[in-house]
Amino acid sequence: MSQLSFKGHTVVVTGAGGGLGKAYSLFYASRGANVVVNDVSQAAAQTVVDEINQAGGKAAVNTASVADGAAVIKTALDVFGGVTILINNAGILRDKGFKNMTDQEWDQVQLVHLKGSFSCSRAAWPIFCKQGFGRIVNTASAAGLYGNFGQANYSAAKMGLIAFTKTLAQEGAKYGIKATVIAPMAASKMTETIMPPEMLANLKPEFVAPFVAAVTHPDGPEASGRIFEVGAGYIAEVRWERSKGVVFKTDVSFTPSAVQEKWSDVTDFDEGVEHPQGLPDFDPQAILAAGSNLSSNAQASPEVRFEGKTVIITGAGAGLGRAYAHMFAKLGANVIVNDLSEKAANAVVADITKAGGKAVVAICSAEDGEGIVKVAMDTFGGVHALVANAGVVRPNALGNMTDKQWDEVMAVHLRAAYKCAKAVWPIFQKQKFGRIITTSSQAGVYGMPGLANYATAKAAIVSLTRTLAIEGRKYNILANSIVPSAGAMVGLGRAYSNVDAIKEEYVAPVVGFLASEANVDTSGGLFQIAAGWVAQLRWQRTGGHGFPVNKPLTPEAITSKWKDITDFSDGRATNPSSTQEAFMQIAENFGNESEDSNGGSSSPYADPEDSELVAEAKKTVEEPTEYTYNERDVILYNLGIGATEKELQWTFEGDDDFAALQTFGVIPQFAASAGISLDWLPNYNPAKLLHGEQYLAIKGPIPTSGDFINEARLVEVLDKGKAAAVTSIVETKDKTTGKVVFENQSTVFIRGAGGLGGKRVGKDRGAASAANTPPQRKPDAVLEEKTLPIQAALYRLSGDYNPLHIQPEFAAVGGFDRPILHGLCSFGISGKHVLKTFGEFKDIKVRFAGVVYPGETLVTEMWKEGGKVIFTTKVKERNAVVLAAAAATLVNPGGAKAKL
Ligand SMILES: CCCCCCC[C@@H](O)CC(=O)SCCNC(=O)CCNC(=O)[C@H](O)C(C)(C)COP(=O)(O)OP(=O)(O)OC[C@H]1O[C@@H](n2cnc3c(N)ncnc32)[C@H](O)[C@@H]1OP(=O)(O)O
Repeated sequence: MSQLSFKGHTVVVTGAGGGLGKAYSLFYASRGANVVVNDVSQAAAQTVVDEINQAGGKAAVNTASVADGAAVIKTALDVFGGVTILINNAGILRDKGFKNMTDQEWDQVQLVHLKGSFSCSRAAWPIFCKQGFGRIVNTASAAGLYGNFGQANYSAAKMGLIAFTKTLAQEGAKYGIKATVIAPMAASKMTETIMPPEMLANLKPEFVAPFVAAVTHPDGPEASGRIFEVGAGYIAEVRWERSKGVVFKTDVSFTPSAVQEKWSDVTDFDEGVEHPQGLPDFDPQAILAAGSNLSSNAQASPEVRFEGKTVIITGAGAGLGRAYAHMFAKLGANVIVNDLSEKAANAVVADITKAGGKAVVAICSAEDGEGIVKVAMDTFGGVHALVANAGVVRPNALGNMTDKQWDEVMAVHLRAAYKCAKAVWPIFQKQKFGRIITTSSQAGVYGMPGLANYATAKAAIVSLTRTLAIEGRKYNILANSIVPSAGAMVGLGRAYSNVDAIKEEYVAPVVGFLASEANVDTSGGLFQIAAGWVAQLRWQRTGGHGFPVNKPLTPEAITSKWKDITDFSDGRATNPSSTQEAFMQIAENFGNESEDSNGGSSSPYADPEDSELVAEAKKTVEEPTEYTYNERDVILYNLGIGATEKELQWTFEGDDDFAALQTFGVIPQFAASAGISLDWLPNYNPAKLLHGEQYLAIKGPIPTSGDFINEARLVEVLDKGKAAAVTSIVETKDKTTGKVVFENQSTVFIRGAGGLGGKRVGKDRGAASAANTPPQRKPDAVLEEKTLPIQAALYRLSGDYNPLHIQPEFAAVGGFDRPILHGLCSFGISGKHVLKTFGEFKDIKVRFAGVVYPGETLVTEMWKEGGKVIFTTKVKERNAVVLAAAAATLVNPGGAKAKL
């Protein structure tokens, strides 16, 4: 594929003063984007902007806090007049064991990662909607996916961003907005404190930036709403995997003991798995019906009971919380009924007491973890289980969501779960026993339009819980999250036709088991529960692709390996369950120097004289690409090289002799040849690239429409001192017959990219590299043709959209005072002159010796030498040679008009 350009795009990168953000900024700028470099450090941001400006790019500093997204986006609008891409990258670490984590450390991390990503996205959103295009990349982390010791705050925030992204992807789909979330592993200020230097050396941010570029480009691979792990040249996609689970009969025998009895089946992923993508993801009616056909549930023995145990339930005045309270009390527990509503909580306690149970209210916000625990300690002298259930819903479309709506939902769901867990933690640690159950949601798993705040909080809770499970294990503190479906859950029941099937009572027994002593080792799990059905969710990761670490990674290489990156069905997928496990596969790519980006290890054009860099680059085998064309494309090409309305055989599809001019043979392969990445060249600048030489062999008749396949490879890279000359070969085959129709060899001359080492003079490639010298006599024939000022604008429509030929600013960067004509256009015009004079040829080769400006007159001087026509093309107005060392081999040397 051709190189992805970001010309005309404005990219806002937060936290761009160093690490990943800096790498993103530099990369986007190198591909033509305007970049807003946001960082709270003015000095760091300015350094990045200076670096971009010095390289000829465009960038502006912004030092606003990401929590004030409007101020961040404003710079893009003020300086560049818009924004098309937002990379939410800013982040901080406040690592601490959960026991010692301060509220400030918790809040600061949530503010920067969650509120920051929300605020910046919301500010960009209306602009994206209006223009019908927008890309957002949010930054999660392996710690977010799997939880991580000492990072309860960070893990929670990072996991929150996964559901946030999924929500944006769903809300944005109808506006052309796409959102992707990455879990990058890269050396940065954040990681340098936690990883040894030799490890960091493998984790260059430059291995992440091309991925972000690929998925944000309008022509990039489809990645919206999807999760990717990216680091050290390794890239893989991650998705949810769900066990088949167990269906229980929802009668009185559906108890925590019944759940215990079947628990090993719930967590069994060997009996078939599913990969739910979104709502509705199950049929409650069918589950209920299946359960009703079962005989009563078998009970584990001894029965799961809670005598002497105190259970805190937040938000227990109604719905799920109330159902839990009743169940726990019935099974002998002391219950703390927390709710903001005194009336509701009192009613629950009254009912429990009336039934002979023990319960007491704790009327306060669920955020007052200490207050709730105090009630438990004062009343019952202890606490053994926490069910964090309190929640509110504040729905709104992202663009309209207020800070208040965001903050309230974060506070009641996420901060409250943190605060309650924090309050019970020292007690649990001391008594070496504790059970924590937190409440996630399908919104947290899939994201949910109109509920960005809720989905984010519900996902964040999962990873907070996973980290608690990791840190708590040695104290026998087990922590799990549930994804309950219950009718009373505002806003969620609507996804299902019959809310009666998803009663709160059908969730409670699972919570009971998880909170009990009978649960001896289930921790860090995520369980989906509805209508008497319980299943476990875990991550599944593709085998992914490991790119070589000894050469720069490009978006084009990533796109070419998209299938490997995203294929869950090729037998290589795994189920990492911890940050360490996830990291191991990434670490396996450390030192991957032998494999090329396509898995091959040798090139048919390998040359012992090649420098290491070139040898490595040559190993790349580009994916075959297709080219389909029709008569219209043929006419457009013929017009592009000067065919006229009088030459009907070239411009009217109804003409009996309608045909493509022979040099059309360079068109089907153009994208394949121009798409070979040159990013690995030192000092590569696309604006400094000129077409140097072209060889075309025509090996079969040229149809006026067709389906072709191109296979492209790098042949030769020469160090010309100040410049590099890079030659590629492309074989173009007829898709149906598999026969080679064209062979092209193209040399590009990249000024300023020399000094890369290796050879200066290339190998003899026969006619493709021949330095054809005209004989010392007057030409046998001369044809003259004035190009049109519009020539380049017309020719580009055949597929070479290089701005060098149309955009004055780009041409200026290339060193020209106005756009120049495509080399292949002059090539086509001279080829036409040869054809008109001597008939068809089977091959043609030229060197582009000087530039042509659209509107200039081309004079082709031709000498017939045996079966060859040697020719030189000059610009009449400047008497400058523009095509030199040129020749065509005639099909029929004896006479004109020969046919292949
Ligand atoms: C199908 C796939 C297509 C790929 C994408 C193409 C994208 C297109 O959109 C791009 C274009 O169409 S650009 C327009 C067409 N090209 C031009 O106009 C270039 C014209 N040529 C020049 O300006 C100079 O010859 C110039 C600048 C090329 C060289 O000039 P100098 O630097 O003065 O070179 P010089 O000192 O004479 O020689 C240095 C060494 O380089 C070799 N060399 C010279 N011209 C070459 C050329 N055109 N191609 C390849 N090699 C070339 C010389 O042999 C010399 O080598 P050495 O020192 O080893 O002997």
